[in-house]
Amino acid sequence: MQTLAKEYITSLLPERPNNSHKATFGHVLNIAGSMHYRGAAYLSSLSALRAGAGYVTLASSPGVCQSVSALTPNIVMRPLPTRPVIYAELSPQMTDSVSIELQSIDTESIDEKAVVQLHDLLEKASVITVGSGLSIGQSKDEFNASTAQLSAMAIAEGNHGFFFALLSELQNRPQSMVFDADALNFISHLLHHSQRKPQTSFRLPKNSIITPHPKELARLLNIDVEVIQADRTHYATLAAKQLHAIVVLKGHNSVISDGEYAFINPTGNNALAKAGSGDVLTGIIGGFCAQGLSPLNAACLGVYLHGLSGDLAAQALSEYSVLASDLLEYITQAIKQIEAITPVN
Ligand SMILES: NC(=O)C1=CN([C@@H]2O[C@H](COP(=O)(O)OP(=O)(O)OC[C@H]3O[C@@H](n4cnc5c(N)ncnc54)[C@H](O)[C@@H]3O)[C@@H](O)[C@H]2O)[C@@H](O)CC1
Ligand SMILES: Nc1ncnc2c1ncn2[C@@H]1O[C@H](COP(=O)(O)OP(=O)(O)O)[C@@H](O)[C@H]1O
Repeated sequence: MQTLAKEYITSLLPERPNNSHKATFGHVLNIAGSMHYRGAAYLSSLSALRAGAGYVTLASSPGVCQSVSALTPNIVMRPLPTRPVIYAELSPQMTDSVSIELQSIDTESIDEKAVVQLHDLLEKASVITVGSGLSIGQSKDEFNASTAQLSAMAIAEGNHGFFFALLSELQNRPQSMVFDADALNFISHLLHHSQRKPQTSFRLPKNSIITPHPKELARLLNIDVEVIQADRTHYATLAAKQLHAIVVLKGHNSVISDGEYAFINPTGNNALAKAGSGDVLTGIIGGFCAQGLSPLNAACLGVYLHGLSGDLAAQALSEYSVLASDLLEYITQAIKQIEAITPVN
């Protein structure tokens, strides 16, 4: 177990050759956001650009893409088809009969067939980040409903079907991938509750990074969050071994493990305990993967800089007042501070 030192972190910063163009610094495909979590798509996409990626495409529902493009011109949009939900409403008619009224509503759940429309982007992306705010709802597995209960079912299913199709599509791809938030909850469901697939055959793509907070890791390992918190290094390492991925166990002194080594992050403070700061971390790590860092190096550099951004933001704004969106500005300051340090050889 080793604490990340700033001289080591400096040595990880990707080079920025003058003879370069946007493709030199990589393309992040960010699959994120849903009806209620538009901010997560904004934060994760913009932070990848702030970390130095040359190009970010956000793939999400048309509503999310529209909201994010209204806030920033910097992100390229790939709106995906949604699945209109037909639901049945029971209405008593006359005295002794019941009629079923069919209604269609748009919950902005992405159609599972949308994966086909992502093929070109999946081919050309340098890194794929998945899950920030991509609400999963519940799985159809959990329901045993009659036709009359379809209403609740259809809405609750969220992006489950899309996730399932996406994960199969990602399985054999060589790029680095970052799985966060609801992508992790979906994987936990597949591992421990789903009837769709036996848990033994499940494997993450080979260059995966997962960024669980303790509760998400508890869901992934199917153990209590208190158990994880009592020995964070052990459980981050165990998860990395079991899932064959780089694990970032978030929280005060985040732990990064590849299953063999574990690194402890010294930066960050309670200002980061605010909704959306994890989405910023996903984007930063994705941005460094796009610039060619290995998943382990991108995770170490990303976690350190994310924490340092929080420290610099708290100095300026107080630990109380920092917003996740403020971090976007302080990523810049954090990079400048790290650049000024002489790296270890
Ligand atoms: N502006 C936005 O659009 C935001 C979207 N977000 C997205 O919202 C989705 C759901 O996030 P939620 O925050 O609702 O759900 P979470 O699964 O993150 O949290 C649910 C509950 O888990 C527990 N928990 C969380 N972190 C913990 C920790 N470190 N230790 C112990 N227990 C912990 C808490 O009881 C919490 O209420 C994610 O996809 C996420 O990306 C959030 O990032 C918040 C901001
Ligand atoms: N008290 C704290 N000290 C240091 N870092 C923290 C603290 N609380 C949260 N963080 C960091 O903030 C981020 C929170 O991520 P997460 O729990 O996924 O939030 P969200 O889902 O709202 O974006 C993580 O990177 C975590 O390490």
